[in-house]
Amino acid sequence: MKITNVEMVISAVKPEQYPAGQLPEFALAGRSNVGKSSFINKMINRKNFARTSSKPGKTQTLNFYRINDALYFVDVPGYGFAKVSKTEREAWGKMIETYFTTREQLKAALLIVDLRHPPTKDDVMMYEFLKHYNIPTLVIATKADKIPRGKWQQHAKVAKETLRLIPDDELIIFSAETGQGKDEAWGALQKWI
Ligand SMILES: Nc1nc2c(ncn2[C@@H]2O[C@H](COP(=O)(O)OP(=O)(O)OP(=O)(O)O)[C@@H](O)[C@H]2O)c(=O)[nH]1
Ligand SMILES: [Mg+2]
Repeated sequence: MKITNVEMVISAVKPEQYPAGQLPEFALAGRSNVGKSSFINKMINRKNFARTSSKPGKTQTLNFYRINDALYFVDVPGYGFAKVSKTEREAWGKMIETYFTTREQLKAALLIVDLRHPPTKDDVMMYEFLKHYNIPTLVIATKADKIPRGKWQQHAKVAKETLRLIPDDELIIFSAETGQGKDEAWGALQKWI
């Protein structure tokens, strides 16, 4: 996809703030610091458009990025960040649950996992949550640049097995560093755009 226009439309915490209109939406999900915002930046060829950080917990709200007036990427705060209070975790849960379970424009979730390690318990729970609500899911196994290419397929297999990936869902090996998997990811999104 040739990117001609990207716009940060709104940081939302509740449905009244979600953007109007019927453009398809793709929401990121994944552990804090796994590379969700970096995934968006690579997909749209921008360095730090979606703000990233080496410290977890950077993204705090639902950030709607409109791409080419054709779709939205919705950046979502990560889970599994130890340094948040119970109250904050509950607020996060409500915000995520409301968005994922009620948003009609949501076409698919992009579940970002770390290719280097098997998916965590939280990753498995997130995938089960998405499947419970029948939300089509594209798994992006990122940070591929951090392990040798020869290990990619074995790690991808472990990720699929750990998540118990259903045949309808695809897993793409990705790197926000090298751009590995970017064309494949755009290809996979085409069926909803
Ligand atoms: N080597 C490498 N580093 C990556 C990759 N993707 C992300 N990173 C690094 O991982 C760190 C976290 O990236 P973010 O994109 O901010 O992660 P996030 O999932 O948005 O984090 P939160 O907003 O805190 O939930 C940053 O230091 C990135 O540079 C990748 O594919 N390869
Ligand atoms: Mg982020």
